[in-house]
Amino acid sequence: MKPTIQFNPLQYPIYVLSKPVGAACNLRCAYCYYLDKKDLHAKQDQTRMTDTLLEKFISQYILAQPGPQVLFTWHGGEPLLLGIEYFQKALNLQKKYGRGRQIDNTLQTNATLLTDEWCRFFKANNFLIGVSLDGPQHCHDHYRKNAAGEGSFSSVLKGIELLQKYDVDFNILSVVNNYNVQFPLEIYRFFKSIGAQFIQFSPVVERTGAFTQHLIPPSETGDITPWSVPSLEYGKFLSAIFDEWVRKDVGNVFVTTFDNTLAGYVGEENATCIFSKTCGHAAALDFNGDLYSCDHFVFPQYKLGNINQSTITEMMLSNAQLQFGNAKKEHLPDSCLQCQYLHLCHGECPKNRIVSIPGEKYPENYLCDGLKYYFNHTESYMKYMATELMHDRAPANVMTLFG
Ligand SMILES: C[S@@+](CC[C@H](N)C(=O)[O-])C[C@H]1O[C@@H](n2cnc3c(N)ncnc32)[C@H](O)[C@@H]1O
Ligand code: SF4
Ligand code: SF4
Ligand code: SF4
Repeated sequence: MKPTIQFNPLQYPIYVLSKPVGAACNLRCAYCYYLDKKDLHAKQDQTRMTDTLLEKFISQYILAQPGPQVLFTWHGGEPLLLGIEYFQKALNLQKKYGRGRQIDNTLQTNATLLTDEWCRFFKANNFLIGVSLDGPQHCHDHYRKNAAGEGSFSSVLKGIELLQKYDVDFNILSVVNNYNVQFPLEIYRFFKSIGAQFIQFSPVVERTGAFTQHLIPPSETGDITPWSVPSLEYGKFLSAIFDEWVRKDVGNVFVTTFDNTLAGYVGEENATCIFSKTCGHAAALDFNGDLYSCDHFVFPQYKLGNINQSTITEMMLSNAQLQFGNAKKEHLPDSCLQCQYLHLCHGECPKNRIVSIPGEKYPENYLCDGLKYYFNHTESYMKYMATELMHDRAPANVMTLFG
């Protein structure tokens, strides 16, 4: 009998996205899935992880790692609101509890608050910075505004220039929504023009409940927000960028989705959760010590516990988290089980499985039409690159096909 593949947390490092600033932010991006989360703590107006809790988190997190490497990811809300001293404190604690392990830090930011001082600090401490940027000005400012309704584009670009001035490593995280999805090549060429080499696209798929403006978990019924990306358009967006990338940029520009698809063709375990068979090894830690199954499942019913009462290891190895991780594989609708791209897609992210079909036990993925379009569009070139890789040759050889 073929063994079934189950999520085994011991195969992965335990990974926690930490949000010591909670949902606090200087911007008000219309599509943000995290701003809502301030209402989980309606009675608290200060959302900042205390020094005691920070120490508890850092010591527990280092202890939870099975190997010698530890990756801290600082997220939010906007983590730069905490100030440099806060992160200096975190680095001191990492040294105190690290006991010779290799500790790396990444930080995800809207980049509007970057200064010379921040960049010197990041360079000196080898941080990798994720910058949120949705394209050129008209794309970015469409949804990424401050509370006064002003776009954030020019301050983000100043932030990127500072990162470059101090030679800080950065990548781009770009949300794909109903507006910027119309401009794939303009966006891709813009990213290249500012020297971005590592680009991740993140599609917006969110719903609000019938009686609330708040975002709801996939298990509930609600209306798709107007800023969510239409499924097929998302597939066309990725495909248009792929067409330029495969002709000109393989080996120079790295687009996470393309890397993931290629990994699927060569049979590698996917590094990105959304395209792997199971998930559940990346949890989210709120400022008050509450740990949730995933950053996109910060809802009361997905709370695993609190680091004041249980350890990160206990919570990540709990039945609740194992079931969460395995559900990605066990709750696939028939359409996925019969799909020729299952080995590349694995039903994508459970957060997006929200389309109920009469007679189907499990809902289908909202992005499915777009994903199928993209997998079909890229198939022949991906197979060519996979063959090159399997013969120890460079996938970039694919560009010779175009003369
Ligand atoms: C919640 S933010 C926190 C970090 C920081 N404030 C920033 O904007 O980079 C993390 C990432 O999620 C992205 N994001 C926000 N809302 C999203 C949504 N509804 N769907 C997909 N990505 C989203 C943001 O653009 C950002 O890249
Ligand atoms: S900057 Fe980040 S946390 Fe703030 S509103 Fe925008 S996406 Fe959300
Ligand atoms: S629910 Fe989605 S984002 Fe969360 S861990 Fe699973 S695949 Fe990743
Ligand atoms: S492309 Fe669609 S049907 Fe195929 S595995 Fe992905 S979500 Fe399922």
